[in-house]
Amino acid sequence: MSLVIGLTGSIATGKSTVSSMFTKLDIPVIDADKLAREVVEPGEEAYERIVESFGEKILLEDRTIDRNRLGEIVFSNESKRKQLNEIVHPAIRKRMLEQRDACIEAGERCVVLDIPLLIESKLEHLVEKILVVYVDEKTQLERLMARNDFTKEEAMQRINSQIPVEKKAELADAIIDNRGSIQDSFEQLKDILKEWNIVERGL
Ligand SMILES: CC(C)(COP(=O)(O)OP(=O)(O)OC[C@H]1O[C@@H](n2cnc3c(N)ncnc32)[C@H](O)[C@@H]1O)[C@@H](O)C(=O)NCCC(=O)NCCS
Ligand SMILES: Nc1ncnc2c1ncn2[C@@H]1O[C@H](COP(=O)(O)OP(=O)(O)OP(=O)(O)O)[C@@H](O)[C@H]1O
Repeated sequence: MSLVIGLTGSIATGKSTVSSMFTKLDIPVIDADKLAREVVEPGEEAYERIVESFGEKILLEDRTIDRNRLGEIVFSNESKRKQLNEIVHPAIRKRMLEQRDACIEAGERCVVLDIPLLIESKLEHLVEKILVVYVDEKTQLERLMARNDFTKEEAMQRINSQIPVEKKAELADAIIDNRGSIQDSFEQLKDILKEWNIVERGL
């Protein structure tokens, strides 16, 4: 039997950082952000619908989607964000479930679904354990501004478009406190996986 873990948190709390630790432990990760990029490639149904809804102004010269432009639109307007979510989320979910089921069939002892909006989109039923990567809002803001070169306002718009990570932590089966070093978070992850009998105690 495979254990299906939902890895979540809020923007820039460290999901990708923890996701790469699972990879290091040879545990497969299905990355919703990566699938979100695949399903909007030219030729895909979601791509056509985005161009219809948002217009050609969100395209780059090579006709791929200008993610910065689309991001500016949807993170400053909730109804536009909902419109985009309604187009993209079903396609992401379909691919994610296909990949999850393939991992289960292949007999993996564990598979991770890395889903930033696991709680917002009420997808808890897709996973057996919820693992939340937590930092306080000040650290989240600093790391987001540094990583994306955002102004404070741009970063706060994105943070405010999600449920606060404190609230998500209340729903978690386990929490990684990622305010410390990356090595410290890795130790926390290994302890959690030992507790869930996914990695051996000696590791
Ligand atoms: C708006 C888009 C074009 C911006 O692209 P960009 O390359 O700048 O950001 P990226 O996709 O890497 O997302 C970065 C982070 O933003 C947050 N985020 C992305 N989309 C959303 C959303 N609709 N609502 C709230 N937060 C979001 C997540 O924490 C994500 O990890 C893109 O995020 C998108 O297509 N979003 C809709 C799909 C979606 O919901 N993806 C996230 C979960 S599957
Ligand atoms: N423990 C840490 N110490 C210092 N910096 C960190 C730590 N963990 C992550 N970071 C940095 O913080 C930023 C956000 O981390 P990461 O990209 O993993 O977040 P995320 O939750 O996956 O973000 P998103 O929701 O946008 O996908 C990155 O620049 C990363 O290198």
